[in-house]
Amino acid sequence: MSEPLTTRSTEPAPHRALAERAAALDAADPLAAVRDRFVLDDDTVYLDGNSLGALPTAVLPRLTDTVTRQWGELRIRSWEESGWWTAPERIGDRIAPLVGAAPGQVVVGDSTSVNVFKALVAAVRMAGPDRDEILVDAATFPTDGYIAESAARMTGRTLRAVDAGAIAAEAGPRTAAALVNHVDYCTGRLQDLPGTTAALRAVGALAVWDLCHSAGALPVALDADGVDLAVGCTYKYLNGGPGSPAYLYVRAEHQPRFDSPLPGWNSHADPFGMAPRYVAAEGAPRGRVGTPEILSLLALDAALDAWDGVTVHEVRAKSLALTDFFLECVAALVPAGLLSCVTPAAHAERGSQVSLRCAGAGTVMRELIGRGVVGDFRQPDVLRFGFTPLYTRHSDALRAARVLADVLADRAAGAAPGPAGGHGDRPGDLPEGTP
Ligand SMILES: Cc1ncc(COP(=O)(O)O)c(C=O)c1O
Ligand SMILES: Nc1c(O)cccc1C(=O)C[C@H](N)C(=O)O
Repeated sequence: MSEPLTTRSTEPAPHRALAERAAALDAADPLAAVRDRFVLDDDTVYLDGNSLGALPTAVLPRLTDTVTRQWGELRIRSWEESGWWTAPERIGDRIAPLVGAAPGQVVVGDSTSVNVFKALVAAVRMAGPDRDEILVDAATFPTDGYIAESAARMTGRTLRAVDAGAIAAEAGPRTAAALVNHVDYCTGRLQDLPGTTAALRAVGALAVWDLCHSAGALPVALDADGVDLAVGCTYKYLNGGPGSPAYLYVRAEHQPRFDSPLPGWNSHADPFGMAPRYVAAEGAPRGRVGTPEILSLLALDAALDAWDGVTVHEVRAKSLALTDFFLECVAALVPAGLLSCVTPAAHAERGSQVSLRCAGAGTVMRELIGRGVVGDFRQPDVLRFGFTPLYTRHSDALRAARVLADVLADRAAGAAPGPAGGHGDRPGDLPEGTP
């Protein structure tokens, strides 16, 4: 059962005050009703939307129609009659406002990893043969680093890992492109996208941004900030579902020179011409490769309905309020010295998660999950709590902090571990070697 969210008369004063604050903040929340657009239960505090967003209620009926009518009855006709063929660009145009892009620059398909490859190799090709180095964010999510290394080898460039905050200073006349994470997956640090992009462009290099942990959580202004290329996943803050396809942004002015390293038939100017020679399509479709993942794409399309009438600025305001409040609750309830926060305190440097370092973090997270608070664990010692403003409440933040305080108190008292689930990614796996 869920812990009561209202004040209990037996509670110590700090708990009561925080519960009253949480109730007042939730009552004043302009996004409160948006939670009803998701399938959630009040027994669980779900703080893992930065790994897999919750299921929007609009998805199941839409998928049912897609499967039973569009696929089951219309079959092959649906490529045209149900708009399947053009879904990657159409849904890209729905994501575009969330990342500050005008229509015609975002295409949806493939995984983020594959889009990182397309974007980075295309950026290096656009930069020209005289630029022999690629920069990559030193703390990058691993897949970007692996792909950057392969892209460098394939294109005959050198790969240099640099702290994301130092890329602006390190880029020079040799730099072809830099691949940077907008928000660090582990620490939740928000990088300076406008400043880094401007510095890269000033030296003639291209900026390639990974927006996985920022799109849908905070304002992104790709067009206004001069970003060259960007990629992002749709299963986190965009709630597209497990394995939902990623997106690729290619700035309009670069599209004619975008030379995809994966020129599949779907990005051909005349796909059904079946010509032996490749001629690239114009515009965003140039980023396509093979047959679109229609079921996942249309699940994502439905998921984006959750954004109707919501601005990303409201989302950002609530995200900061939630993370501030969670940090305040943790500071008030958890004895000093047990945790340290690796997420920046400054709003300008914070994404939509709070990462806390803690001894035995993997075991602590399993215990939290067993008690109904779902975050995740990241190596080597980080408890990660993601705040999704569309459905997370201040009362959830408070309950998570209370349960965290209880778990840490039980550990300090040497209490036996209670029931445990997984650690948020692979249920049942042991997240780390320590007991
Ligand atoms: C920043 C970042 N980039 C890339 C990925 C990988 O994306 P995909 O599994 O869609 O290739 C993730 C998450 O898995 C991520 O957090
Ligand atoms: N994509 C994931 C998956 O298929 C299973 C478990 C987790 C993920 C994730 O997205 C992890 C996420 N990128 C992270 O920031 O750690």
